[in-house]
Amino acid sequence: RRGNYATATATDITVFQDIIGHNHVLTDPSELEGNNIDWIKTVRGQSSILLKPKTTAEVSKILKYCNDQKLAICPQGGNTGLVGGSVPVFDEIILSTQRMNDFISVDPVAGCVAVCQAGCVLEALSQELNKHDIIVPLDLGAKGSCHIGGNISTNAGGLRLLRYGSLRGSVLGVEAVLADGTILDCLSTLRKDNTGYDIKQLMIGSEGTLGFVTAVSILCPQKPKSLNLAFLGVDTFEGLLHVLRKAKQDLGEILSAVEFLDSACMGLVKTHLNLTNPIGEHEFYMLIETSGSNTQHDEEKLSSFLDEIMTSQTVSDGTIATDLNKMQAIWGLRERQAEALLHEGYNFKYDVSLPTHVMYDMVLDTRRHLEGLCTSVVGYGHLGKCDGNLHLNVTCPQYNQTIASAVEPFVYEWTAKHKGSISAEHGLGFKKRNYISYSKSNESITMMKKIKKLFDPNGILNPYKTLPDT
Ligand SMILES: O=C(O)CC[C@@H](O)C(=O)O
Ligand SMILES: [Zn+2]
Repeated sequence: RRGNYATATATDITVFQDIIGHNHVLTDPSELEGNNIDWIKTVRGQSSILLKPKTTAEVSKILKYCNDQKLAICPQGGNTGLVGGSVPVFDEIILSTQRMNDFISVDPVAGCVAVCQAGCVLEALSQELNKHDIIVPLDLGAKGSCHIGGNISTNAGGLRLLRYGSLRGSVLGVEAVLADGTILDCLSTLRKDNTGYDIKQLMIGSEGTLGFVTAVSILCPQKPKSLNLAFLGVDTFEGLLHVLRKAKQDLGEILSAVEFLDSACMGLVKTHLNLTNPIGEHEFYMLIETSGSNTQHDEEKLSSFLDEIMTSQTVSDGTIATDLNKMQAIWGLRERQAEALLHEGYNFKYDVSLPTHVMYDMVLDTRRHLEGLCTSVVGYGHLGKCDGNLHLNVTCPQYNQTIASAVEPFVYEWTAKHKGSISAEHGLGFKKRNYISYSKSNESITMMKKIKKLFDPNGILNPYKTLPDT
C-alpha cells in the first residue's frame, strides 16, 4: 500500500527546475521508462519525475524540500540491482546520480586513495585508476553500467571480494545527504580513525534508506603485475571442494578469485550468447585467478598446484589463460550468466551464503522440489571467502504464481536451516525485505527500525525497501 506521502504537483516541479535547471528535471513518461523498471524486468514503478542533480548542494536542497513537503524519493544509480531496490514502487520521485560523475582525486603516495562522485560508472572509474596503476577493489558483471555510489549503498560483493574483502573494509569515506538535507561529511581518506561511532558504515549497505550517497573515497590496491586464470572442469561437487581447499593452501597470497558454475549454466551461455566452452563437458567448472607482483613466482606456484590436482585426478581437464583476450573470454562464461538467464524468460533469483560444503545441495533439492514446474534450476557463484555464495536461479517462460509459492519460502527455510543468509551480496531491496527475519533476529530488526526513524523521521528515503512491512 502507498505510504502517506504527498503527490508531486506542478509547483514542486518548478521548485526542482529552479534548483537544478529545466533540462535536468524529466517528466516525459517515455524518458522515464528505463528508470521505472529494473533491468531484469521484474519490478515496475510509476514515477513521473526524474531529477538529475550535479552537486551535493543541489541534492541537499532537493531533499530538504521533499522532506518538508513529505514527498517520497527513490535514489537511483545505474539501476543494475537485482532485488528491486533502485526502482520506485509507486510514484516516488527518482533522484539519479547519473550526472554526479566527477572523478575528484587520487593519492598514490598515501597508499592509493581515490575520491569521486557517487555517479561514476565502475568501469570508467577503473579505467581512470588504471592510468595510476591502481585498481578498484571491486569488480562485477554490471561494471559497465553500475555507479560506485550504488555499489556502496548496496555493499556490492562481486568477483574481487576473496582478495580485497567487502567494501566495508575498503571504503574510507562517504559523503551523504540525509533526508532533511543535512550534508553528512564522512569523506575521510584515513585508514586509521578510531574516534567514536563509524557513521559511514550505516550508509554502506543501507540501500539509500538512511541517506543519499554523493561522494566516496576508496582505498585502492596496486594493479597486479602478473595475472593468471585457470579454467577447470570438475565432475563432482566434492572434487570442487577439494580443488578449492588446495587452491587456498597452494596459491595462498596470490589467489584472487575462485568462481564456479554448473553444467546447466554452461548450457545457457552457449545457447543464448554463443559463447564457447574451451574445455570438455563437466558437471562443474571453476575459475581460479591469481594476481601478484612477480610473474615467474606466480606461474611456478600455479603450475605446481595444477600438477598436483591433475595427478590426484580431481581435475582431468582445464586450460590456463595469461593473455587478456583469452582471460576475458573465460571470464565471460561466468560474468555473463545473469544476461544469459534473461533469455530464458522470468528469473526467480536467490543470492544466499551457506557453509560451502552444503551449498550445492540447495540446487539439487530445489530441482527435486520444482520438478516438472519450471524450465531450469541452475547454480553458480563465488567461493573461497569463508562461506559459499550461491546464485540459485529458477527460470520459466513468464512469472508463474505456482512456482513462486513453491520456491518461497522453501529457499529461505532451507537457508535458515543451514544458518546461511538470504542475501549474501545483493541486499534486500523491495523483493526480499519481508524475509529479513530468516537472517536477522527480532531485536536487530527493531534496532534497524529505530535507526531509520532517527535518520529519516518522515520515511521519505527509498520507502518500501530494506525494512519489512511490519
Ligand atoms: O544473477 C545472479 O543471480 C547473480 C549476479 C551476480 O551477483 C553475479 O555474481 O554474477
Ligand atoms: Zn554475485
